[in-house]
Amino acid sequence: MLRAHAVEQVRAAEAELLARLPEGALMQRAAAGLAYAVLDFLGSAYGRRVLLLVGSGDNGGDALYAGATLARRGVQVEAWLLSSSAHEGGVAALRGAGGRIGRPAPGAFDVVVDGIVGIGGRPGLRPDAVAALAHVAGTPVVAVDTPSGVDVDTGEISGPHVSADVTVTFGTHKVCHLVDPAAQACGAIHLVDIGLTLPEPPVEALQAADVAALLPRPSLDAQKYARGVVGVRAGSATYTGAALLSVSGAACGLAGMVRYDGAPEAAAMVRAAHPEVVGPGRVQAWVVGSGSDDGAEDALRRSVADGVPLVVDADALAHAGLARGRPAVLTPHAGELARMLGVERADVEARWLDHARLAARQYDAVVLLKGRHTVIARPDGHARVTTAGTPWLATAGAGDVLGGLIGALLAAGLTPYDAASVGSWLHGAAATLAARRGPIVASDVARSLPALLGALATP
Ligand SMILES: NC(=O)C1=CN([C@@H]2O[C@H](COP(=O)(O)OP(=O)(O)OC[C@H]3O[C@@H](n4cnc5c(N)ncnc54)[C@H](O)[C@@H]3O)[C@@H](O)[C@H]2O)[C@@H](O)CC1
Ligand SMILES: Nc1ncnc2c1ncn2[C@@H]1O[C@H](COP(=O)(O)OP(=O)(O)O)[C@@H](O)[C@H]1O
Ligand SMILES: [K+]
Repeated sequence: MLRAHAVEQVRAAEAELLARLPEGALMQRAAAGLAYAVLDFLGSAYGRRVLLLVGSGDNGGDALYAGATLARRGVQVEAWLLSSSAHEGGVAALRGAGGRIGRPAPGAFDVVVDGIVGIGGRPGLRPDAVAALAHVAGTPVVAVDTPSGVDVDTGEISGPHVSADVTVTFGTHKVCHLVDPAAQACGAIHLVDIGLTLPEPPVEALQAADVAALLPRPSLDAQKYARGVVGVRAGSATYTGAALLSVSGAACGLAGMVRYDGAPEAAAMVRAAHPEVVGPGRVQAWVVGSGSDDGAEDALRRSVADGVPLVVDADALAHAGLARGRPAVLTPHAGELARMLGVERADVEARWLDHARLAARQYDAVVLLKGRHTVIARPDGHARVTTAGTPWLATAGAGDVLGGLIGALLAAGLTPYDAASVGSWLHGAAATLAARRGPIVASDVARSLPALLGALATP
């Protein structure tokens, strides 16, 4: 599991470790990891030029000590101090190693190291930092701990900030490394272990091994009903495609049977494409709403009355109050969540985590907020972020496949939180797999699920 901790938790863990280590040892660990990550990025040392942008705190200290290591390897290192004070030991170390301090000399740099602020920074950048960044615009950036200017604990961005190619972070991930829009400003993330012992994190991200461990597998004496039956109430006479796509996600093989209950026109198409799908009856989970049109409310009422776990998607989200307090996964995109909460779409996109948590609390259900980094929130505030995926997945009908897939996982017995986060990871990974062959449409995602599941389920 990839864990993202809050600044306060990192500070407490750091204090505990600092008390047991010689003075400066922790910063040396961080700086060594940073220096090697920069060397990796450069590919060679001798004759390369690196500019350090240095703020007043320990983030700048990390950059300066790493700069000293790079200078000893033959890199030409210059440090531009952006505050009236800078980490004294770091400045002395860089000078001692032959680095230069002051405004940068003319000419291009191979890399800029952003040591302006880290976990101690307030969101936004001061004008001098903005001007310094403009001076080196176009040069690759390695950020120290976090891209300066982003809000570390929320992933929100409220002013100027650094956009990095690589972010080298220490001890654990922070929330801004996972949650958009800040996560987009991090580039590739490189974690350096500095030995911190940390508590449960507020945000986490499933990795392939976590998904494999949670994946339902048939027991030796498996029987189709015991594996779980998933029911789909999606599509309508107008939107037959949504029925097909939702069923294609549900028919991923993770549940023992798929039932379809919908308009006769859609049912005929479902039967033709998926002969194994049967008609209405008892289920262990319902998937409701994709392309349901004005039948969504009635479909959701009947599904709620069955008392089984639910996936509430698309048209049914307008009636999500009916599922309040039930074991359910609500699957809005930003526009749908905005309508559910009575706010603007731009508000949701500026504060993903906050809005997903708010909706989970308000609807007393798991809320899966779809986007580049999908956020899955529980009513108690715990959240997971899906980082598996590809921008090719932004294609019509992809959400219908996801709903069906989550329904199959619910029917197989996963909790709503696990079903939502495992389903979302599988959806992103299947899309990534399919996109290796070229651009994809939603049905390609469903088609590439068996190959993905085969690779995950095999020890
Ligand atoms: N906490 C830890 O576990 C560790 C921290 N280390 C480093 O220490 C950093 C945290 O250091 P600090 O607590 O000194 O804090 P920072 O260096 O992140 O920033 C705080 C300083 O920047 C100024 N500042 C705040 N917001 C600003 C803004 N928007 N623009 C310009 N200046 C601003 C403040 O006045 C303060 O002096 C971490 O990000 C990491 O790089 C590492 O050395 C190792 C371990
Ligand atoms: N830029 C992106 N990168 C990766 N995945 C994305 C991106 N944009 C959207 N997605 C994913 O694509 C899917 C789109 O679903 P949705 O918005 O419901 O579309 P539709 O209603 O057409 O099915 C979601 O799973 C979402 O997380
Ligand atoms: K930084």
